[in-house]
Amino acid sequence: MRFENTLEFAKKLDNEDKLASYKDEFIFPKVNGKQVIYFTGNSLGLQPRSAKKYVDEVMEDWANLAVEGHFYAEKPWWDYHERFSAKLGKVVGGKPSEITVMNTLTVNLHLLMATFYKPEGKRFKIICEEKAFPSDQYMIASQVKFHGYTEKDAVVKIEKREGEHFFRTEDILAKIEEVGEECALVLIGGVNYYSGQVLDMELITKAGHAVGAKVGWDLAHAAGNIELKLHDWDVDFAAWCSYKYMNSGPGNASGSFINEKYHGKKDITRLEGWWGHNKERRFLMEPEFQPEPNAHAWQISNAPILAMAPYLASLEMFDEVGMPALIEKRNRIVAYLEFILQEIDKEVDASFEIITPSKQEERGTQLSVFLHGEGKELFNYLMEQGVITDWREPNVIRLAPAPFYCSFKDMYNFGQILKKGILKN
Ligand SMILES: Cc1ncc(COP(=O)(O)O)c(C=O)c1O
Ligand SMILES: Nc1ccccc1C(=O)C[C@H](N)C(=O)O
Repeated sequence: MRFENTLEFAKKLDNEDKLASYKDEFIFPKVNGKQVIYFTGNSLGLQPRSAKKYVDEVMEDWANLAVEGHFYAEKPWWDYHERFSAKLGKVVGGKPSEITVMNTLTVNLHLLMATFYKPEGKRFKIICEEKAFPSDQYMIASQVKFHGYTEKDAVVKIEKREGEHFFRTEDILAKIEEVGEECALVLIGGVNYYSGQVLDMELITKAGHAVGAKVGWDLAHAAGNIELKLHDWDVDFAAWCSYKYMNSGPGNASGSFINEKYHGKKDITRLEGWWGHNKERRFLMEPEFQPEPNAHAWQISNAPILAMAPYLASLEMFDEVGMPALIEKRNRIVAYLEFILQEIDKEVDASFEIITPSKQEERGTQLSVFLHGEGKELFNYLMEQGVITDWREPNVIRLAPAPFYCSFKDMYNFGQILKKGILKN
């Protein structure tokens, strides 16, 4: 489709957008009395209007039922976490039995590594990407040290080529092959937080398995953003936070995927607690742990119901709309944003460099823009004008038009504000 950089054209695209009405289902902050243009759904998604109702429901149950709420609330708390599995399974391509919601992202990855990172003899290395999100870097370094290795010996980082902005699949595969039988685990971000690049998770998972390693994915920037088929790709484990594209609220609970081939296996070890115990017998207070026959075996503590409530509210919306419709809109709105950036660049000669892959299958909702000539002043100007983006050193703004609540008109208006901001300097 040929795009136009006009308000009429943007409105036409909004009229054709089947998801347009969902914008009203979210609460927008305001700047100068006007709803912001929100590009940071890749950091913290907006609040769904329904979230408060779900939280209020728990508050009411707590007030009226107190301890009895565990079993007699309308949505009882003792198995509240199970409500997520089937619906989240559709979002990430896992069987319901492979999905559980618990803790937070870095914590879950640590817990999953307790199961899946078992260094032994020659096989002790973890392959990850260079400049991973800092929490992942700290986490992986601390894991190898925990097992008595040094970061230098045990962490292998896949590098981008000189002057390039994203990883080449062939380089990732070559590194896995090179590390070979020394590789215990491959653990990478499925969508890179900085560039927005989507990795070929199926191929990389296969390559990891071919050298005898386990393969896990940090899906912080992937869940609710791109199509995932964790089960079909035979991924061993994955975890994601829910506060980005999944709009569950700040610091909220993380989802985890654990491949069914590890369920109910005697030779699997994990860090355990009573919420992972056979649910029918959980309250019999028996001395010996009997794991749930599914991913819930990895649960440890009783679930934080108040935190989970807004996640459930948001998940219901994902279920109503479905990932295919979100992805269809995402592709169109990201392409339109890319077009607007290119048009403005031409008009004002700004030299933006989009450091996100241009191929649709290699990117999701995020476009990262390297501002060669411009800098922090432009970012600040955008914020003052109600365009919420984020800044990543040294000179990158990230723009993620979440398909649930961003409109084509937002993209057009953003272009006009951007142009003014550049001409002002
Ligand atoms: C790729 C990635 N990993 C880990 C994190 C940290 O997650 P948390 O603070 O929820 O553990 C984030 C975002 O904060 C992220 O983008
Ligand atoms: N959880 C946060 C708390 C405070 C500030 C940012 C975050 C983010 O999520 C950042 C995000 N992971 C990123 O890709 O930059």
